[in-house]
Amino acid sequence: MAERWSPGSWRAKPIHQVPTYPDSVALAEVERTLADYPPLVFAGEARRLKATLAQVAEGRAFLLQGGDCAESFVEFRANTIRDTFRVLLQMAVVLTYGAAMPVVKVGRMAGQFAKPRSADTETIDGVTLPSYRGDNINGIDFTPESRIPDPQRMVRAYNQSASTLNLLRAFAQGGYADLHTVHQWTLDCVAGTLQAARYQDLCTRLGETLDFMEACGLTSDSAPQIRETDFFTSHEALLLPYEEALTRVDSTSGDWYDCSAHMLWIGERTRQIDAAHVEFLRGVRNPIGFKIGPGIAPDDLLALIERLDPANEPGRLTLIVRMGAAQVEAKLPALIRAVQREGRKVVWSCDPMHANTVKAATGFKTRLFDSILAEVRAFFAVHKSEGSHAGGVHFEMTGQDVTECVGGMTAITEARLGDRYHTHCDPRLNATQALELAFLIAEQLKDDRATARVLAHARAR
Ligand SMILES: O=C[C@H](O)[C@H](O)COP(=O)(O)O
Ligand SMILES: C=C(OP(=O)(O)O)C(=O)O
Ligand SMILES: [Mn+2]
Repeated sequence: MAERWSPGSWRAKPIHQVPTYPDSVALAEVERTLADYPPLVFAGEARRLKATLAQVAEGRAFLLQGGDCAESFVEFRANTIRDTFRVLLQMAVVLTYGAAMPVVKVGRMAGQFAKPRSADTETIDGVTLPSYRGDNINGIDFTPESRIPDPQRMVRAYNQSASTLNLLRAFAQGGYADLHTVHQWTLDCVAGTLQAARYQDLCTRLGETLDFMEACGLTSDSAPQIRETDFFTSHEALLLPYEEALTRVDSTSGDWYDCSAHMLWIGERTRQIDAAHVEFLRGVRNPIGFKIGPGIAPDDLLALIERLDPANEPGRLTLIVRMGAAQVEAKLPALIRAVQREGRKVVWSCDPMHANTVKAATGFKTRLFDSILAEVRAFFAVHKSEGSHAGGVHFEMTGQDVTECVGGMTAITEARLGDRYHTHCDPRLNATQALELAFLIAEQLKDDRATARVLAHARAR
């Protein structure tokens, strides 16, 4: 029989990648404060996302998940939120056209603060300090004071998440996302690029379709799908004192939900089956995910799936694959086969960022656009040959005109990385690079549709 779960049962398990707070009394006080604060999302919304992800698991929809590697306190501005939201909307339009299926939009936003790190310490010019672990834990400044974990940061992260969500809800449902305004979503930094021209061309076609639909009686007033959109939030459930404090019983179902975001995932470094993060997420009813790197064996994957989704509920689990462009073709087929053999209903999503990180000669942590694209292509190719649905993509990206990843049409070179390198942790795609990638994936999705049509035709004869 499964062990009893409670929001705090993770505390009895081994835990990785969480800070040791020097003042446990101050920590407990913050936990109590947060436990009294209102939930950031509602259980019903998390259930709606789960139902939509179930369609992805069944091959009838596509998942687009993206946003900052690490949100930060200093970059907290309405325009930053708006711009990331706008690029995600643009990418979703492009992908919807390519896939001819609904695109589920999930931001790495409104709560994506805590970071697992490869090393516990950082050394600069002979001085060694604890690593920066995200703005809800400690500060990025390289001073001993700033690197001390401060529980009050959780309260600030909660407040920033609440404001961010408030704005996202207004954008998604207040008319900003109306499909009649798609041509206005292009950001200044993208204007003039080939991506902008391609996007405008798509907007013209979409405009014609909307005119046709209007002539048939489907308008923004009669069809809310045209006027507004669903936009969900997600983050890595790393800082468990924070996640526990926001975990509440849903009064309609009696089930527990982590109300800090609609979807939560477990990172590659914290998915040990008997450890705290798996224990915590197994008990909340949100849609959840976990990352899979090249080191996971098929049996370990199945064991994790069983632990986190014993009921095999479609939409519950998203497997976020981050193998590195060179490893996908060797490692992914066996995992897909194991999942298929056991009849597990999961969403397969591709994170082409985290295993393609390299250090530039200038010292910047970066990613090559070509490696990112190569991993996405390999992911699609493997799914195609295994007869499985390549269900989604997971990007670190921003609407800002940063120079953090190398390559793409605007050819950001290694030498230019320092121009606008603003990330608090990992390098993000900028708006132009993100849109370019969306077009390339849309072509892939269109090809897959054409192949599926030919196969269906051949079978029918
Ligand atoms: O975002 C993910 C991790 O925190 C990150 O990839 C680890 O980066 P590091 O190797 O600089 O610690
Ligand atoms: C830490 C992250 O990824 P991973 O766990 O895959 O390394 C992340 O998504 O920022
Ligand atoms: Mn990251």
